[in-house]
Amino acid sequence: MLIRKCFVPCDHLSSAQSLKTIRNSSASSEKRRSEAEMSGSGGAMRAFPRPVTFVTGNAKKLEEVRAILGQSIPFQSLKLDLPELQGEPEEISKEKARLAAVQVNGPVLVEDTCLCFNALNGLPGPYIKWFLQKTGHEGLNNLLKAYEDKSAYAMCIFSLALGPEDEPITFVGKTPGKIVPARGPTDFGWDPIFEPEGYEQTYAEMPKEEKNKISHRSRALSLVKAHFASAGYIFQTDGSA
Ligand SMILES: O=c1[nH]c(=O)c2ncn([C@@H]3O[C@H](COP(=O)(O)OP(=O)(O)OP(=O)(O)O)[C@@H](O)[C@H]3O)c2[nH]1
Ligand SMILES: [Mg+2]
Repeated sequence: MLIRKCFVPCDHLSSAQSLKTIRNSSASSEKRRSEAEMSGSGGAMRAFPRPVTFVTGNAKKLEEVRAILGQSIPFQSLKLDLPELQGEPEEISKEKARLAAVQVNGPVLVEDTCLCFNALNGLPGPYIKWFLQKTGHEGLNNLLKAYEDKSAYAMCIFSLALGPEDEPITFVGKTPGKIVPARGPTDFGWDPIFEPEGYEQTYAEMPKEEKNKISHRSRALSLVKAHFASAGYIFQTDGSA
């Protein structure tokens, strides 16, 4: 399959608006620190003729989002390979939501995942997809060979655009951990080389339900759920969503 790459220079991305930011850095008991935040325009109650569309080209993401959300938010999914943008993670995610909202012409949810090495000031970050494809698990470990600090964090940013004209709202979830030589099944990205803090297993070695309890994705989605619960959006569904 041809991988669509479209690099948009950072200055083509709209600059961040100074919007309300809510941080939810709930340090949990077992050293499983997470940091999550939500920023964007507040949601006045709105009604939509169809459910929100989660746009992704990644089947494993969709699987996890389905498992984590259950029936809590009515959504439909659309497999679209959106351009891989360049810039700061939150801006990339917002721009992706804008592009998706134009294509769908309705409310969309998109997601961007970063794997950030502390020794490299957050890189590969949003470029993890290309690093993984080009260097594999071993190459990613090698990137940290020169450093004692193997700590990293997985970060997931959901952006919700209620329509093509709406400023996207972002929801950020982080899970701290460290980079280790690959262990466990290799069916999802960099899961085999990420060992979350407080665990002796990599994401890949954990039962899916365990990963979904503590993952960057579930932490971001808990903010998405809280937003939907408080915003009171009304989505018409035909029951198939
Ligand atoms: O081991 C993993 N555990 C995860 O929990 C996870 N979530 C995403 N990824 C990978 O990290 C890159 C992100 O790039 P990404 O956010 O642009 O995703 P994508 O292009 O695959 O899908 P999308 O952009 O169409 O939604 C891609 O290589 C994804 O496969 C993960 N790997
Ligand atoms: Mg992508």
